[in-house]
Amino acid sequence: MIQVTNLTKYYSADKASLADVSVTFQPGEVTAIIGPSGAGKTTLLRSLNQLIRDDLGTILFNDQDVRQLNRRGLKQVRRKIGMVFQNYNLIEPLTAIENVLHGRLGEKGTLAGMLSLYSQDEKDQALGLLSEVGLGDFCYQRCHDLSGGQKQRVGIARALMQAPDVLLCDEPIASLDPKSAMVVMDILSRLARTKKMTVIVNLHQVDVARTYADHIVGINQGRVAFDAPVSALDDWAVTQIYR
Ligand SMILES: Nc1ncnc2c1ncn2[C@@H]1O[C@H](COP(=O)(O)OP(=O)(O)OP(=O)(O)O)[C@@H](O)[C@H]1O
Repeated sequence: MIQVTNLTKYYSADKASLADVSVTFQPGEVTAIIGPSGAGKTTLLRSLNQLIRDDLGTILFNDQDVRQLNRRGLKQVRRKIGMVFQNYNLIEPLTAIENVLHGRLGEKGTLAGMLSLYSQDEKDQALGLLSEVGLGDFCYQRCHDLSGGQKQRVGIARALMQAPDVLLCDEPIASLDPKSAMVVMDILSRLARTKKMTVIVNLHQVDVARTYADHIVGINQGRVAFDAPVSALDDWAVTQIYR
């Protein structure tokens, strides 16, 4: 669970990009963060693992306020919070399995990391994760030869390699065709249900949020405009979020 209280972020003194945001993200659920462009969705998502810092408020994760952690504490917390990016952030000339193994880099010593030394167990785990996201036949394919949807699934497998409790997904389907987007959202929803992960997804498509999310957080001009189970997201609520 991640419990955010009064999170406020100023990029410039005259405008809060997040203003007093209080919201709780539960394990076993997909939470979709929706709202107009510039509302503060990415700022909220990236504050959770402190990729965006200098904010105010508290972000409780495993009974610790991640905002108060020193470098070492933050590194440990980030191992438990995986990220999935809109543009995949893969090393395209490398194979799918090499990219997935990179998810382990944070746990390695500098030398083992530099030499990309991985144990047989780690390789088996990476192969298992690629099968889990439906890419069992593509493990040794270079990523620049994969489709967008396949690349995003490699990105998810890489995030899973660090055995996270939380997955932060920053517009994971924005670059995908509708069919690939559904495959990716199905995987994210399955991970929340079967692994009891806390899955948080920034989305632009309300219909996708309605189909796949359990919980919706609507942000408008840095403020929470909606925070409820998906069943409460009626047309009026959508109008309020996007007004
Ligand atoms: N590095 C930055 N420096 C200054 N202002 C920023 C910075 N990043 C974001 N902002 C501003 O903060 C506000 C929230 O931006 P953010 O990217 O979080 O919105 P968003 O809802 O994710 O938008 P989008 O849906 O377009 O990605 C916007 O007004 C944006 O211009």
